[in-house]
Amino acid sequence: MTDKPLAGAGLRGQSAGSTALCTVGQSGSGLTYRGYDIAELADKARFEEVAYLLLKGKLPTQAELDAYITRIKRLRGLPAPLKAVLEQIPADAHPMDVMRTGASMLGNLETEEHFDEQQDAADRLLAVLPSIICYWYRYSHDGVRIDTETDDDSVGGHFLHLLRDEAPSELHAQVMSVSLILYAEHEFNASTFTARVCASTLSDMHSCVTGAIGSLRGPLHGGANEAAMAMIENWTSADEAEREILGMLERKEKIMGFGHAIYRESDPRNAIIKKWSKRLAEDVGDSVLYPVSERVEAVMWREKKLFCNADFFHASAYHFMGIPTKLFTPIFVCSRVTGWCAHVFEQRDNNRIIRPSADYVGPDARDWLPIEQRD
Ligand SMILES: CC(=O)SCCNC(=O)CCNC(=O)[C@H](O)C(C)(C)COP(=O)(O)OP(=O)(O)OC[C@H]1O[C@@H](n2cnc3c(N)ncnc32)[C@H](O)[C@@H]1OP(=O)(O)O
Ligand SMILES: O=C([O-])CC(=O)C(=O)O
Repeated sequence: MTDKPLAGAGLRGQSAGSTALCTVGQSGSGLTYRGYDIAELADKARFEEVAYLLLKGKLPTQAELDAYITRIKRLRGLPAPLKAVLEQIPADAHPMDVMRTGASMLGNLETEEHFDEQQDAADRLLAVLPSIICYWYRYSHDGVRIDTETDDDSVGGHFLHLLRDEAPSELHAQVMSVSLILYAEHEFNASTFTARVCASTLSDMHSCVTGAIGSLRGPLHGGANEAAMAMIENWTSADEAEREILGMLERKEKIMGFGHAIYRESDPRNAIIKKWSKRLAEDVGDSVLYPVSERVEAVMWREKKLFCNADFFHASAYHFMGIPTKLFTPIFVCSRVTGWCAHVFEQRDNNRIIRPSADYVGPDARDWLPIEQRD
């Protein structure tokens, strides 16, 4: 990787505000949520605890966690007009567009009228986003109208249950929980910044989240997990992967799932999801995709000093769990909604409209030309 200074284009290296939610690229392993190291959270917490930490400001007691899980479970149902909208969306739509439309439609039906409803709006979104994507997916792909009110205690288990019509194995539920923890929050990334800009106009929660979904969709951000899968699934051996990657680098193509705007040496989430991807590879008896992924990682470091970000080994991990590639980025939404909403709360707590300046590079002042004199 080139040693570009962190300044200039893309607002890189410029502070755009303050946050008490997360540090990226600082102490410990390089990522903390409200002071807790990501490695410890991924190892010891369940996703619902992390959601509580982000949204309510502290780790829950057992009683608080139990009550929170019960609350989330009760909020999984879809209103009939939202189901009717989801049923209109074709099977070949991009699932991130479905998420965006789902969040937006919910805002029409359950509008956040006052900011004192913000915690309720966030809890509802956290509970219902997996229902939205799975209801659409199962209706458009399998022709079934699923009941989205499962009894699963976890958000990840609920998602897998809706997708497959059966409760997931303990291993899959655990990997989903870890994955959702890793994706939950990441300071002023593009989608969170989108949410904060929207919040700074004193807009409603659903508008902030709808905008954030649009930003997460792109392949330079959340869409990279799907793009990485689309790349590695083409290769049948580690040697083939190496040849292809070298060709892509030669042609100056971007390798999705590598590099980061803030981290310089490594993304602390990678080692964690990589470990789970390996475990899943053993579980399914894979002898291709995991070795291919490992080789790509080695070649990228050897050739470019570029490292895997959070997205790269998520691709193989999700694939080993049988999750369709096009649902990878929507899972990211189901997690990051916690970070987005927590940032909206923080923005509202100490708000000033976000309105930077621009360096003008257009023409100097000039005379108006009547329409008949223009070429
Ligand atoms: C959860 C997440 O959202 S993590 C990010 C997911 N996105 C991806 O995986 C997409 C692939 N990666 C990228 O496009 C970039 O690394 C980004 C968008 C993540 C960060 O972009 P930047 O901050 O502009 O990257 P950075 O300044 O470190 O780039 C340095 C150089 O490395 C190159 N580079 C960076 N990432 C890659 C990559 N994945 N493949 C090939 N070259 C790369 C850049 O082209 C740049 O070269 P240049 O100076 O000749 O233009
Ligand atoms: O921080 C970023 O720019 C992107 C990222 O890793 C994330 O949002 O998780």
